Order: sequence, then structure tokens, then C-alpha cells
Amino acid sequence: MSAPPALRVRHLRKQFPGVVANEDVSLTLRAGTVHAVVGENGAGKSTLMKLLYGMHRPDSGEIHLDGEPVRFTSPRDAIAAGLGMVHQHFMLADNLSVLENVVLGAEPGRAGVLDLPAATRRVEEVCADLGVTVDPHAETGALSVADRQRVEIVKSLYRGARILILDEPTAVLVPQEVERLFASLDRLRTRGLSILFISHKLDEVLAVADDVTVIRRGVTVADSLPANEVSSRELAHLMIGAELVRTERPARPAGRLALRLEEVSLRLADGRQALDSVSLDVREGEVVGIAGVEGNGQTELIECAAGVRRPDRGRLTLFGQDVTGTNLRWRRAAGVAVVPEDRHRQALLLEAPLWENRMLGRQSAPPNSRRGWLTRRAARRDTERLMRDYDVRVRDAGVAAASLSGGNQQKFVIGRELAGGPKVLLAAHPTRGVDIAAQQQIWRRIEDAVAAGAGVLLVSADLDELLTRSDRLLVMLRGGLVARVDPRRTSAEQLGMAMSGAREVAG
Ligand SMILES: Nc1ncnc2c1ncn2[C@@H]1O[C@H](COP(=O)(O)OP(=O)(O)OP(=O)(O)O)[C@@H](O)[C@H]1O
Repeated sequence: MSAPPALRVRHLRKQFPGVVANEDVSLTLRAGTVHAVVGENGAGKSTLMKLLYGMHRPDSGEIHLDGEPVRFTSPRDAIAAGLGMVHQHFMLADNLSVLENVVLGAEPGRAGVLDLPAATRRVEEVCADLGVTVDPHAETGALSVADRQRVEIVKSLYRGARILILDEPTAVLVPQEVERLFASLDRLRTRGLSILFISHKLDEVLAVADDVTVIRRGVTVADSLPANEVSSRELAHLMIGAELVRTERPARPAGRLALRLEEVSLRLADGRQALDSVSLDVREGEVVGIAGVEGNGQTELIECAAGVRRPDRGRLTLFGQDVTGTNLRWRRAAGVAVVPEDRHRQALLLEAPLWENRMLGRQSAPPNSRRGWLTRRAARRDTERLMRDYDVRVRDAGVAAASLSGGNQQKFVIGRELAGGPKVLLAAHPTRGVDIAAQQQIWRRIEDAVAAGAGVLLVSADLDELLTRSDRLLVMLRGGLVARVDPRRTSAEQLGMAMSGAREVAG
């Protein structure tokens, strides 16, 4: 008899107030394989992972581990049973060392004390299993995104995980890092571990996964298909129940100078030179893309352009007017819209209802305010219109932002920022965590704004997005703009090379 599957999920159901997040979800994760879960935003993928990891309890349905039924009441139970999970937002303490993060919360030795030299050796062994090197004594906050992700994986393996759940692990990685992650997953698979991961990138899913499960609106529509028997087109079709339309980018003439940065520099409190004499122009009706490995100044660039941070040196102008000393509020009033990198901390009040979130930063503008009074009904109606326009799938405008799926939160923020007809849009990762159909929809709206004259400064970790959407593309490294590439003549691999500082740059 063949071995039972590592994990078998049958007819899981989970309802939240007003929403059935998982209606009927099933999948079979075979031992020693990589299994991808795909589906539109809000399809119920994260809910499934949280059910498996003991963060939520299913209303009905069954979970079997190695053929045995299990019922977890907390992640602690799931970890004890051999599950590990790497969340989209890493759960590491930045001010602790890699080693401290890894052993934090893990069982100490028999004597109740932690044997540090033994723990260090074990961490090094796990890294060797993964085929990566991470210094156990490095400060976690100083590591790159890819390294922090490795630490999360090491942490799970250190605790003895045999099944690893990864929630959109590649969303934050550049192509070279994606390849390294896949190589690590491959090593784990050969050693008999089983991996379940969520992704929105179908080509990538087909490249690495053995099996694929498709969830549409809370229901499994394809249960554990062999990946070599489907195409990305078929998967997209299964996900949305319709064909995707490819959009061609129109050539467009750029207009007046909208935003200009002149030799802008910024040193952070920890002494790091975040921006080093950055000069760039964004004209009306064009998209200027910024490529770079995360942590090379893109975040601070957007923050300075938005007026959230003030540069130490240099000048910013908006349609010729010096705005260097103005803040976010002032710039918003002057027509600047901002889609920030961290939607949880900078774009949404998670506990507040959507209609309040709709008004953030614009409390005094119509239709939210009449003669200075907030009109709640108008704000709600306006929010519901925005939800329809941007296909934000949620019951009504009274629902708290926290209970929206990640992709729906992003669609909401984009809709809110574009609603005012901005002159300049500062967009950091506008489609991060958003499914392919919604990505196209978001870009259609941004392109409409561009056609209406908006100038867009785009920061993204998605190289295909940068290459297909930018009119001009600049590469950022260690706080400076180091290369200019032609988005029409550059491949994602060449761009990845330029981002890592390699000399020869195409275009
Ligand atoms: N804690 C919660 N309370 C209320 N509703 C929730 C909660 N968590 C999820 N939902 C709802 O359940 C549905 C499924 O959400 P889920 O996060 O599982 O989707 P997803 O497929 O992971 O989406 P995405 O790709 O956008 O991350 C959504 O409609 C979401 O609003």
C-alpha cells in the first residue's frame, strides 16, 4: 500500500460574519511534493492556510495529517504536529539576531535551558540542508528581504516542520532570488518534506509545483491537478471562469514637467545614506518606473516625494513650484496621490470601517464634508460606488478594513487614491498581492489616469510590471540612480542584473 498523503483536506468550510470564506475546499498534498494553491483575491486561500495552521477553526470538514484526522486549536498544536508557516508579513523581531529569532519560542533542551552552541550548530545544519548561508549572529533587521524569508523557513525547520506552508513567498523577491528559493524548496522536496504555497504568478507555479489546486470563491474547482497537465491559460480560466484579455500599451507623448527631484539626499537616523543625490523628472502623462532590490532607497524616495520625510539636501518641485518644505497633507491638496508600500501601516485604519477609510486624508473635501460637517451617508454611498468600480468584494462599506483579503484592501486603496483625479501618483507596489485579473483592472485605471494627464512614479518589485508599464525605467542601488534602461528592449533577467549592480546594462 502506498504511503498516505502528508496532508489531506476534505470539504472545509469556514464562515465569518456575513462571508463564507471557505465553502467547500479540498486538496491532497502528497508527501515529498510542492503543491501550489491559486485563486483570485478573496478566493479563500489565506483562510485555508490559517485553518491548516490552527489560527482559525473550521465550521466543518476534515484535515488529515499522514492519514490521521487532526483538530488544531492553535498554531502551537500545528507546530507540534510538524507544520510550519511563513506568513506574507514576516513575524521576526528586527532587533534580535538570526539565532535568537530562530530559537525564540522553540522548546529548550531537557534541562530547561537552551544550549546555545548546539542551537548554533543546528541552525547551520538547517541552512546547509536548504543550501543557503545565513550568519546566525547577524542582526535580523539588517538582512535583505530574501534573507529574512530564509530565516523564517529555517525557524520552521528548526522546530521540526515536515510540512511547510508559504503564503505568497515570491511576491517580495526578484527573479534571481525566486530561483534560489525554488532551489531550496527542491532540496526540501528531495528530502521528503512537503510544501504548500500560495502564488499569483501562474508561470512560476507551473515551473516549481508538482500539483496545483485552484480555489474560486471559496470552492475548490480543481483539486490537486498534476502541474504538467495544465497550462497557465487553463489555470487562469479555472480561477476566474473567463478568459483574460491582454492589454497593449499605447505609445504616449509626455506633457509638462510635473514632479522634479534635484539632487535629493537623505541620511537615516542609523547613519545609512538612504538617498544619495537623486535627480529625476516625472512628466504629465508618463509612468517612470524605479527598479531595485528592496532596501536600496525606493521606500525613502516615495516618502520624500510624498512629503512624509524631508530630505537633508536637494530640492523638490511640483509644476515648477518649490515644495521641498511641504508635508503630505499639503501635497495631497496640490494633487498628489500616494499608494504607500505598507498598506497596513500607512494606508488604512484597519479597525475602522471602509467608509471612514475612504475619507482618510480628505475629510474636508466633498462629498464627505458639507460646510465643514461630515456627511456620513454621502461618504458611505461614495464608498459603495468605489467598491463597485474597483470590484472590492465585501458585504458593505461598514465592514472594518482588517477583514478584507489582502488583494481587496489593495484595490480599495488604489480606488481611493485615483478617485480624486490626481496630477501625480506615487505608487509603491500597486499590484502586490493582487491576482492577475485584478492587476489588469488596476492598471487599466492607472492608465486611464495617465491618459488624463497624471504623471506616475512607480516603484515595484515585480519586474514584468516595471517592464510592461513604464515609459522610462531607472535602476536604484544603495540610494542612488545607477542606470537607465529601455523597458522595451530589456529582459527581466537583464534588469535583475542591473539591479544587483552588474556592469553591463542593456537598453
Ligand atoms: N477574519 C475575517 N473576518 C471576516 N472576513 C474575513 C476574515 N478573513 C477573511 N475574510 C473574508 O474571507 C474572504 C476570503 O479571504 P482570504 O483572505 O482567505 O482570501 P485570499 O484568497 O487569501 O485573498 P488574497 O489573494 O487577496 O490574499 C474574503 O471575502 C475576506 O474578506
